[in-house]
Amino acid sequence: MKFAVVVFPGSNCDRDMYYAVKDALGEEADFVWYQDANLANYDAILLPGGFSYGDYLRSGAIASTSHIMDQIKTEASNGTPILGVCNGFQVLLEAQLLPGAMLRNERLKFMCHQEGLIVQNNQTLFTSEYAALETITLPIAHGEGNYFCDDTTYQQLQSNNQIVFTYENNPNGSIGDIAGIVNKDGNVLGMMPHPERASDAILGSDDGIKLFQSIVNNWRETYVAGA
Ligand SMILES: NC(=O)CC[C@H](N)C(=O)O
Repeated sequence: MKFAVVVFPGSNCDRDMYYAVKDALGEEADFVWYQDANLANYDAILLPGGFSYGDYLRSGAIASTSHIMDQIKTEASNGTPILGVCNGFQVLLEAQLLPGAMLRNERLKFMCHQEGLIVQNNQTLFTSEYAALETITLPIAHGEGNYFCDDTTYQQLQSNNQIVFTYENNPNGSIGDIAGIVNKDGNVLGMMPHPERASDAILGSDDGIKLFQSIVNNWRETYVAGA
């Protein structure tokens, strides 16, 4: 399996993403600079965390206008798995690949700590390695993680089972304690917690590696005969 780790000016979790899939899982991976857009030959696309364009205007707003997003939108419509973590999630929201928006944390402070999450949907290609309603621990590190959407959208997220992760103890004011959502087709996941920073127990938690393993398992079951 071959992952593309997209790098924007200001991304700072790209190497953690690369470590999770290349070093921890032994899969192929490339860093793809946002200007060198050729994503057609990748089996999954990862949008890492960071401070793209310095978070000017809104986190992810400027990166979402990059030309590479045209290809990412094409890949999303083709069903390619796309994972946006933290700033990557903000980019996906700003690009309208996922519904809703991110507001400043309700306490207006940057929050950086381990957070308990509940796996609300373990039926996605990103979460098949988790048990239903499993409680996991992943780090968060963000200033604009307060997920917002209107009532109609929230009801659709609930009825379509698009809410994948919720916080055990909501740190930022997100509607419905939302920590991560998928698109209706289930191939685009955005989440604020960092699974790539929990790919090895020495980091304080290895609960995140199961997310990347789920992506790999789905690819093998789909494309590798007899997998
Ligand atoms: N770790 C991150 O990706 C941070 C995202 C964004 N810069 C924020 O502070 O909300």
